[in-house]
Order: sequence, then structure tokens, then C-alpha cells
Amino acid sequence: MDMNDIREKGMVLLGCGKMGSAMLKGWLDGGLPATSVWVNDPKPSEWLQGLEGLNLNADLPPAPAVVLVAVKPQMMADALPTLKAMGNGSTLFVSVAAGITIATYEDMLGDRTPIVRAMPNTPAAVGRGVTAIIGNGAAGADHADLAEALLSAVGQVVRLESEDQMSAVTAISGCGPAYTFHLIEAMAAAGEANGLAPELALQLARATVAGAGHLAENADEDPGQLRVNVTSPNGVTQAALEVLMNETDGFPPLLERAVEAAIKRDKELGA
Ligand SMILES: NC(=O)C1=CN([C@@H]2O[C@H](COP(=O)(O)OP(=O)(O)OC[C@H]3O[C@@H](n4cnc5c(N)ncnc54)[C@H](O)[C@@H]3O)[C@@H](O)[C@H]2O)C=CC1
Ligand SMILES: O=C(O)[C@@H]1CCC=N1
Repeated sequence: MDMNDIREKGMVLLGCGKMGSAMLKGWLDGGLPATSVWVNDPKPSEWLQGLEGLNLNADLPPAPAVVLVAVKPQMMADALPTLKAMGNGSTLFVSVAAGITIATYEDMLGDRTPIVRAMPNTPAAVGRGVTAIIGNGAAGADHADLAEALLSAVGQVVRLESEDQMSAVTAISGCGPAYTFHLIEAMAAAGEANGLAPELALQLARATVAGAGHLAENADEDPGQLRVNVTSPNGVTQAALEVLMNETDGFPPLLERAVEAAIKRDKELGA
């Protein structure tokens, strides 16, 4: 199964806020016709309302190829039962909700429902996302291939070995863009605190993070070596890294605490 199945049978987006819209933008940019997409969302954005051909809060096809579930975990119990009739059939349910386990979907939709749990991230909006996926027993190789085709249209896809890995994945790549945006904010603020105009500080910080990310992805050397390449012995970068790489109060223990907090919250949302 591939994107042609979605073109022909349609895809329903249950919830289309920030994450749903990021992916939808990527799919539409990649050539998926808006006429193949049904969005079910009580508060559609202006962008959605302006999409020509989109089936917005219209009657749903009885057996779409895919239902993408992108409501907040807290709204799941209200939202998902509306699609129960599509459970236990050929429709593949792909959920991007943090925390909610495959077993919970099986309880709500029926355990013969093909379900793929996925954790994407918002760079999907520019085709640069990364999504981790894992399916249930009812999701065969065909369904996994369909989920991979769908999600690889908006970035990289990795297949997990166990659903237990999903909390850590969420804490790293699902939430990770927010950490990176905050790095840009913090670098810009530090530039401002040291006399740079706000616009200049933001331009420098944004271009630096974007350029470093691009280099990290494309260089033959690993990130550690790329860091070394910037660091002249006894030079300026070394002075900064002695603060940032401090084992007790530097970046690594801080990030570890942040990731532990994210994992704890992910598990609470799924409980
Ligand atoms: N924002 C992100 O970076 C990421 C979000 N996610 C997951 O994506 C899901 C959505 O998150 P966001 O897009 O950030 O939230 P959001 O609040 O922007 O979007 C949720 C959408 O669901 C709609 N909604 C509420 N009740 C509904 C119902 N009964 N039926 C249909 N639609 C309903 C809302 O109107 C809203 O547009 C969450 O489960 C989250 O864990 C996963 C990865 C990354
Ligand atoms: O903050 C959240 O709960 C979601 C999950 C990953 C990114 N955003």
C-alpha cells in the first residue's frame, strides 16, 4: 500500500492543530490533493478554512485508507469514539498522540483494528521531520509500509522494536524542536545581553543553529568532531565549552533532567 491508496480512498485527520497541520502542509506540498483529505476539527484554523478542495468537517468516507489521530491526549476519550465504526476494518489508524498506548486504541476501536503509533515532529511542515513508528498485531507489513510511505513524505521514518521506546523517542525528537528553538532564543538573548541589537542577535542565532544542523546532517564527521573543528586549543570556544560541558551544572546534566521530566509526563498522559 502506498500514497495512491490515500489518493483513492482518502485520509481523515481527526484533529488538525499544530502537528496535524504541519504534516498536512508537507503532504499537500508533496502533491497529495486536498480533495483526498477529510479534516474533522471543531476549531479549524484560517489556513484550513482557506484550503481549496479540502473536505472540512464534511461527511466522512466509510472506509478511508488512513485515519490520522492528532488530537491532544486529554481529548482522546471524546474524539476517538466518533470513529469507532471504522475500527476492526481495513482502515489504518495512525496516532501521533503522546503517551496514549496501542492497547488504549485497541480498547476504544477493537483489537482487530490496524494501528500504528507514531511520534513525528513539527519540521514535517518543511519536509524535514523525523517520525518513529510501531504497529500493533493487526497492522501487517502492508500497513507498516503505508504508514512509512505517508510519514516519509514529510521527513525521515524510523521503525521501533518496542512500544516501550516511545516515551524516550517523544522526549528526544517529538519535543526536541522546542529545545532547539529555545536554544536559538537563549543564544539571541545572550547576544542582546552583550550589546547586540535584538534583530541582529536573532539573525545570528537562527542562522547558526540552522547552519550547524545542516552541517551535522551532511558532514562525514560526527557531531563530536564537528565541535572539535570549531574549538581552537585555548581559544574562545574552549572557554565557552568549559561552562557548557561541565559535568555537574553544564548542558548534559541539564538536558538529562529535561528529558527525564518529559518521559515522566509522557507516561502520566498514557496512564
Ligand atoms: N505539537 C507537536 O510538536 C507535536 C504534537 N504531537 C501530538 O499531536 C497531538 C496534537 O498536538 P498539537 O497539534 O500540538 O495540538 P493542537 O491543540 O494544536 O491541536 C489539536 C486539535 O484537535 C482539535 N480537537 C479538539 N477536540 C477535538 C475533537 N473532539 N475532534 C476533533 N478534533 C478535536 C482542536 O481543535 C485542535 O485543532 C497531541 O496528541 C500531541 O501529543 C506529537 C508530536 C509533536
Ligand atoms: O508537548 C507535547 O505533549 C507534544 C508531544 C511531543 C511534542 N509535543
